Amino acid sequence: MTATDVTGARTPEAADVISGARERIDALDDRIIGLIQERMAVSAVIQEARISSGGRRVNLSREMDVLSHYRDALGKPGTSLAMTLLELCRGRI
Ligand SMILES: O=C(O)C(=O)C[C@]1(C(=O)O)C=C[C@@H](O)C=C1
Repeated sequence: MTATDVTGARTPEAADVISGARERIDALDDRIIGLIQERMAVSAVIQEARISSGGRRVNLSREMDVLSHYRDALGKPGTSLAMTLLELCRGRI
């Protein structure tokens, strides 16, 4: 397969732009995944402290703040993204 086939571009110049930008996206995705894993670990520390003190795993008022934070920054899809992050961090409820 040629570079143009793989990228969907119709010229070699456009294929070069797309290949370079895809490398940057892959590097960004690796960083995002690392940050999500770091968020999961910090969230686990909070949940363990709360549960071992006799509290509940989930704190809904804090979750509302997290959802608003993402919605304010990213619009409606931000809410879905925050819900997915919360599911990764505290499991399904
Ligand atoms: O901030 C907390 O109290 C947490 O437990 C962290 C966190 C989160 O991952 O953001 C996870 C579970 C809670 O329901 C609320 C928020």
